[in-house]
Amino acid sequence: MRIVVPYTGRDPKSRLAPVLSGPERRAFARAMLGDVVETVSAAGHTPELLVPEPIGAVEADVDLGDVPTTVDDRALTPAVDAVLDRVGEGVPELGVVMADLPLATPTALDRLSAAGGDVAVAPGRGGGTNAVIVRDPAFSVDYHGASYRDHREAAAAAGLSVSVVDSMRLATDVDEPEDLAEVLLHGDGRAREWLVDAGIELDTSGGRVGVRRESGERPE
Ligand SMILES: Nc1nc2c(ncn2[C@@H]2O[C@H](COP(=O)(O)OP(=O)(O)OP(=O)(O)O)[C@@H](O)[C@H]2O)c(=O)[nH]1
Ligand SMILES: C[C@H](OP(=O)(O)O)C(=O)O
Repeated sequence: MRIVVPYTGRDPKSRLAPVLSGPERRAFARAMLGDVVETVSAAGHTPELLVPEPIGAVEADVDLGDVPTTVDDRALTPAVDAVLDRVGEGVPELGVVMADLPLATPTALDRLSAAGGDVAVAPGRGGGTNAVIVRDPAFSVDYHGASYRDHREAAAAAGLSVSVVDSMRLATDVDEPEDLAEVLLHGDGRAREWLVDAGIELDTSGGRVGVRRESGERPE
C-alpha cells in the first residue's frame, strides 16, 4: 500500500519551543520523519512524502533515500484530501501516517493495515488522527482540533464503517515537551538518538516523568 507521510519543515514542532531551539526543532522533526519513512518501508509499504515545498539540502542531514514526493503548499487538510482523491478504482486503499510518530513500528502498522473497514484509524493522544487508511473515496479529512472525533462523525455521516486501532506506538505523536520522555523511554531510532546527542535526558524529579537538558539551558 502507498502510505503518504505529510511533513512540514516550516517552523515544525512549535510546541516543543520551551525545550528545543528553532534549528533543533527542524533537525528533530527531520529525524522523526526519517524514523517514520523507515518504518513504513520496513512494513512493506511504499512511503510518499507530502510536503509544502521541496525538502532542501539544508535538511539533508537525514538521508531519506529515494522517496517519492508530492509538493502541495496548501494547508494540511486540503493537501491530504487532494492525495485521497486517488482512492477508487485501481487504488483500493491509501494510508496517511504523520511524520511525528517516532515510536511507530512495522508491527503497529501491520495491525492498522489488517484492521478492516472503509476507514481504519489510529487515534493520537490529545484528540488527533495519527494514522488512517482510507478505502472509500467518500471519506475526506479534517485535521487539527479533535480530528479523531470529527473523522468518526464524518465517516458515520457518509455511511462508512470505521475500525479503530488502539496502539501506544501509533498514538504517541510528539507534540509537547513531555512527549519527548516517551521517545527516550520507548524509541530506538534516529529521533531518540538525536535527543540523546542533544543532551536531552529524562527528568524523574517531579510527578510525571519529563525531560530536561543536561546543560540546563536551551540554546537560542
Ligand atoms: N504537508 C504538510 N504537512 C504538514 C502541515 N502541517 C503539519 N504537517 C505535518 O502533519 C503532521 C502533524 O502536524 P502537527 O502535529 O501539527 O505538526 P507541526 O505543525 O510540525 O507542529 P506544531 O507546530 O506543534 O503544530 C506532522 O507530520 C507535520 O509535519 C502542512 O501544512 N503541510
Ligand atoms: C494534524 C493534527 O495533529 P495534532 O495537532 O493533533 O498533533 C491532527 O491529528 O488532527
